[in-house]
Amino acid sequence: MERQEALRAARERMGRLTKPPRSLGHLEEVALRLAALQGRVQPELGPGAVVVAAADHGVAAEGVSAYPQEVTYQMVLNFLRGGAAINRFAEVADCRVYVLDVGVKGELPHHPRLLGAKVREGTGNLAREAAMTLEEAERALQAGREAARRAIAEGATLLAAGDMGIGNTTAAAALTAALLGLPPERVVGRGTGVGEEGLKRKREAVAKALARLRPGMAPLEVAAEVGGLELLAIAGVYLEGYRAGLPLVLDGFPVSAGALLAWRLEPGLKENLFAGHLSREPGHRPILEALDLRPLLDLDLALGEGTGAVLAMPLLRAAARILHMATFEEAGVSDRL
Ligand SMILES: Cc1cc2ncn([C@H]3O[C@H](COP(=O)(O)O)[C@@H](O)[C@H]3O)c2cc1C
Ligand SMILES: O=C(O)c1cccnc1
Repeated sequence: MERQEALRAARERMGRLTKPPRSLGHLEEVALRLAALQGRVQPELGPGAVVVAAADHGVAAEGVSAYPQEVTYQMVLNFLRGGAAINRFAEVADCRVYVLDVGVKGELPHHPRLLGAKVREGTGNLAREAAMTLEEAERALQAGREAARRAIAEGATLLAAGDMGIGNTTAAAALTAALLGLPPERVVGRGTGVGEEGLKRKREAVAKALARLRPGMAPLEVAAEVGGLELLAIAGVYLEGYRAGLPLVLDGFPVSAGALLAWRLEPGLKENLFAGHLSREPGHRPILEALDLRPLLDLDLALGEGTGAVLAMPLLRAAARILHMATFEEAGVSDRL
């Protein structure tokens, strides 16, 4: 069924379901969007997948994170062993976890769920130099696309990206500020929990990166300048998911910054996006506003890894089930007076 036709028919069915009008609130809008996306009045959602893209950041040398850089590598091992928050949440959300190395410092062991596509061992320090070359940016984007293709081939019907990279809330802030034309103060937050001094260093690092940008730069050139490699890969995951026509679930700040880039590269992609949650990071809200998205959850999360996206997957499935409810006529329930 064609999209507009499915949307019209789903709206009409929504009006006949055994519930007062609009009583399922925002979930009704989600249900209708899913119907339109799938071109069917009764949308079906099965297993999900999250591609957790990992890479290191040269800007970590500026003291912009509360944790040391090695945590990126160590957390990748934790993902592979199944001990991280994303693993625990994925278990209860019928979601597969794929880990994608696009730029982690150090050699990682072979593992069936680790997709190795290291472009370089961490970015350049965005406060002083370009994070990467345009060619490296393209390779990171491509790695994300390939990871998404694998997840879809293995049965994903709902797709999310996750992020891991110490220092990446600084890179995400620079990318968001550049793409939305916002000052550093609006988009820089505490990340893993830096203090006042750390916050100041983050703002300065972002301001220095922004000062190198020239008017008229293409979105991919901007992303190469400020990084990071996993943000490019995340953009690739969403671009490929869009190509396959899947519903795409956003996580928090770094993931949404990657999705913002994907949207700039492919404006139609907005139609497939669902905001899993609203992060505590201040830069997240302006991204969701620019994309005109309302978050499904607002739980004061500030972790990343794809956790907020995966938590929202059961809600998206529930929304799809709304259109499988009985109508007043089918159930023999009396309609509104
Ligand atoms: C143990 C641990 C697990 C994490 N999982 C995700 N992040 C999150 O925190 C990092 C970004 O914050 P910042 O810019 O302040 O470094 C990213 O790696 C992100 O995914 C973690 C951070 C830590 C410490
Ligand atoms: O919003 C997020 O996803 C987030 C916030 C802090 C650190 N890492 C990720």
